[in-house]
Order: sequence, then C-alpha cells, then structure tokens
Amino acid sequence: MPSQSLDYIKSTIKTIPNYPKEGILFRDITSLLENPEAYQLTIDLFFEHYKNRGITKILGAEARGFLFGAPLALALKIPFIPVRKPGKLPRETFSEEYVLEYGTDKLEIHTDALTPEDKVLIVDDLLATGGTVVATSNLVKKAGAEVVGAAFVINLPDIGGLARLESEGIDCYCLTDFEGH
Ligand SMILES: O=P(O)(O)OC[C@H]1O[C@H](OP(=O)(O)OP(=O)(O)O)[C@H](O)[C@@H]1O
Ligand SMILES: Nc1ncnc2[nH]cnc12
Repeated sequence: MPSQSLDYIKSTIKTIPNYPKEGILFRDITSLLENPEAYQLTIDLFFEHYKNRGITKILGAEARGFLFGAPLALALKIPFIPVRKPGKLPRETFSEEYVLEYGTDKLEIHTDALTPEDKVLIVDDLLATGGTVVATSNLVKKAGAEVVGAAFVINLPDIGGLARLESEGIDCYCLTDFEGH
C-alpha cells in the first residue's frame, strides 16, 4: 500500500474536539472532499484494491457512505445501491433496526435492488462500532445476496468495530486509523 498516499489522505481529514458532544473527537471528511487530489486518491486506492474481486454492486449507507460508495461504483462500472434512513425509499423495502449510543435507528434497502447472484461491497467513510455495517450486511442477507467485504476511509481502532465485523465474517479494508474516541 502506498504509505505516502495514505499519509496525504490522512492529513486532509480534520479533527473537531467535543463534537457533536463532549469527549468525542469528530473525524471530519468534508475537508477531504474539498481536496480533489485527496478525494481522487481515495477512490483510486479503493479501485485498485477491489477491481478484480468479482464485485457486482456497491452499497453505501446514508449519508456519508454515498460520498465514497457512488464514485467507487462509477470507477468499477457497477451499480450503486443506496441504503437509506426510514421512509426515504419509494418502493418496497427490507428494514433492519440497529442500536445507537442512545436508542435505535433503522436502515432500508429496496427489495429488488439485489439478487442472490450479487457479490456486494459495503463502503462507508468511517468505522466506529460497526453497527451501521452489520445492519447493512443484514439487509444484504435478507435479499439473499453475499457480502464480499467492507471498505472505510477511517477506522477508529479504540472503539472495536473492526474486530466485531471480522467476527461476523466481514472482510474489511481501512485506509487510515485514528486513535481515540
Ligand atoms: O460504525 P458505527 O458505530 O455504525 O458508526 C459509523 C457510522 O456513523 C456515521 O454515520 P451517521 O449514522 O452519523 O450518519 P451520517 O452519515 O448521515 O452522518 C458514519 O458515516 C458511519 O456510517
Ligand atoms: N468520531 C467520529 N467522527 C466522525 N464520525 C463518527 N461517527 C461515529 N463516530 C465518529
């Protein structure tokens, strides 16, 4: 892996202390998106990693998953499937509830978005607890398709999502690690 590229990508991500609440170090990818060189490099690294894996569809969860999943799908010339918060998708959906720090939320996917032949890659900006990706993976299973893996720009190793996803059998590729919560 080209470590200079990874250092450059990491350097464009800003950290905002105490957002959205006291004690959280918010890793902000909007500053990466504002830098076309870093944004392109990020998509290029994902493309190189996944180009020969037989992936048939990319899934990204609303909202930040769209920002990296959609350009990667275009680069790979395969469909992008949005996974959305409840009530946003107009056709019939599968739903999956997942646990947040306070309470629960739901993610949905169109029931006709995947077929049992699909080999799916889940893409997101950041891996914290892994709850979002486990819920997305459960939606893929409901549709009868296979999860090939999950890709992230940022992993927060101190939160433990990587171990959780690997224990669920989800192979992960993370470009950068940021210590702390
Ligand atoms: O590993 P987890 O603990 O699930 O956390 C990571 C998720 O949290 C953030 O999304 P958020 O739910 O804040 O929604 P947003 O993309 O709409 O900002 C982030 O974009 C990931 O999807
Ligand atoms: N520390 C963090 N920074 C940005 N997004 C997050 N989502 C969950 N934890 C986060």
